[in-house]
Amino acid sequence: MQSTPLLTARGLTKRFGATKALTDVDFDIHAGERVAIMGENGAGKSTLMKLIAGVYTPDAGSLTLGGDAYAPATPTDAIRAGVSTVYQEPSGFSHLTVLENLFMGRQTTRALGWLDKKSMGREAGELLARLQLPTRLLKRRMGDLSLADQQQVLIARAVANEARVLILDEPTSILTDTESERLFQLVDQLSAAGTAVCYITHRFDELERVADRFVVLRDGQNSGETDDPDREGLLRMMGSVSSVTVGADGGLVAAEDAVPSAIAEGEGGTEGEGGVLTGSGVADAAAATSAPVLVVDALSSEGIFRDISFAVRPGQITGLYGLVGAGRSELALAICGELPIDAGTIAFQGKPYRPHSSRTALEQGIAYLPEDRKTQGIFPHLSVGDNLSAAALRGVSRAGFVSTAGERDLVATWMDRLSIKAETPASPITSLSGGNQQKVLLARLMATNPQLLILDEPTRGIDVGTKREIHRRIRELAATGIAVLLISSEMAELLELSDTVHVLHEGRLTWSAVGSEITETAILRAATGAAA
Ligand SMILES: Nc1ncnc2c1ncn2[C@@H]1O[C@H](COP(=O)(O)OP(=O)(O)OP(=O)(O)O)[C@@H](O)[C@H]1O
Repeated sequence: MQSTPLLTARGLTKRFGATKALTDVDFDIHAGERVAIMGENGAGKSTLMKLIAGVYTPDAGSLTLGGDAYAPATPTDAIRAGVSTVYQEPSGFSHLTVLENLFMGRQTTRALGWLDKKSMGREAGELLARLQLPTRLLKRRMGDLSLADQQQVLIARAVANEARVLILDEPTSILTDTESERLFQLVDQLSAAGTAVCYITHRFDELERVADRFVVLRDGQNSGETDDPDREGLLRMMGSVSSVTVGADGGLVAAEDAVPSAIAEGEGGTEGEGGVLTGSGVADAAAATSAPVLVVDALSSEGIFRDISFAVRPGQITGLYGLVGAGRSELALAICGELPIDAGTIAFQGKPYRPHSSRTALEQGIAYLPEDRKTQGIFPHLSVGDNLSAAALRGVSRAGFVSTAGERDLVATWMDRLSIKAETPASPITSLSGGNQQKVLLARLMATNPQLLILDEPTRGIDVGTKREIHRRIRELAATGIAVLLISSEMAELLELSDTVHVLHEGRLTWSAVGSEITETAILRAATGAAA
């Protein structure tokens, strides 16, 4: 590695009110280097990256880029200097086309102030082809694309902006393994061409693939760095060893119980060959044959999915898998009334059910965690406590009056259970780190005691320690008789938790399996259309 770093940070400090988000942090990255930024939820990873990306200005400390002082006052300054960021929640211009998004910011920097449509189209087409993205995306409105597609367009935009430093904030958390591999190849391509890639991740399974060096933050400070992706060492630096440890097969397991509790307690989970682990109780014949909570029959939504039929039973975790664009999130949206249904029927608890909105679905007992928490999930103007208790208030109120003591208990219990890191329950939800906001949303839904819990990427953005805890809670809820519909891009999570798995391919349900028939190979074959 060459001796002069492309970007340096020295003594960066950033406070938000009383919260010390970062204290005296140093960071270097060289041209062509790939560095993973690691740490528990709230450790300061995003704050560090946002200082580099011009979103925040430091209270103390300084940056250099290419040997010169670098002090971006805005994200546009950073982009112009060659620092581009793709955030966890893609943030393009949703009302504009992909083509317009790709050229955003560049039009104004060109001498003539505009680019002709034809050359824009040609250039954008070449760019997408190079990144193996379909050029038909160009004319589509950004807001109509899935989050994963939006994210790839934003990476393409960074490439178009000739980024010298590319910051990727958990880019694979909404991608399946196949799509992640495409992204990794793209990252390899960019770093080989000299781009420095800062990569925030919670996923230990991709560390070797994405980074040459690992920089760990803990409580807003440098906690260490290494070029050895040794899991135990990294967990120790992160301060996560009390909650997670490395199992005999190299995978991560909960520290206090290497065997998941549902299995240890004989609730029916089995660990099979090839890492197949089913969770909540497939061997529980009663649960497997009891009347379904939800029956989806020949459901279609024009141009998105067609003729989908399946059932979700109480006490069971039903997994849904599919590649980006297969229709898995859209199916969940349709069940909650957030996407129009053109044909087919839904029955809920044995009765015909016509969904209107996720709010009315919740009143009827269907709790839904959306994939896109920023636009569909949190109430940005409310506190952590109010966000958490918003849906469950009926459970802690008497004759219509909210019991504040009950609410306080509920909030305290769930903040503790999911290790939600917030100054106080009265702190604004927007002051929490991304992972902690996700935990609040999950806690809100889990606290409602629904009949059916629909979870779209429940552990997205959540650190390894809390992830185990969330898996345990999902299993526990299923064990109490709640039906769970789980959408996950993470194969290990899907295999670990699901009693039944359905796979969607291009809007069709192409494959279903139960218990030991659920294998990674079979799921991937079905998801790529090989088993259709
Ligand atoms: N805008 C803000 N206002 C107040 N506090 C903030 C703000 N942004 C971050 N913080 C606080 O700063 C600390 C670091 O947050 P940051 O988002 O950098 O963590 P992170 O490591 O990126 O976490 P995650 O893995 O959950 O994304 C947290 O305690 C968070 O609550």
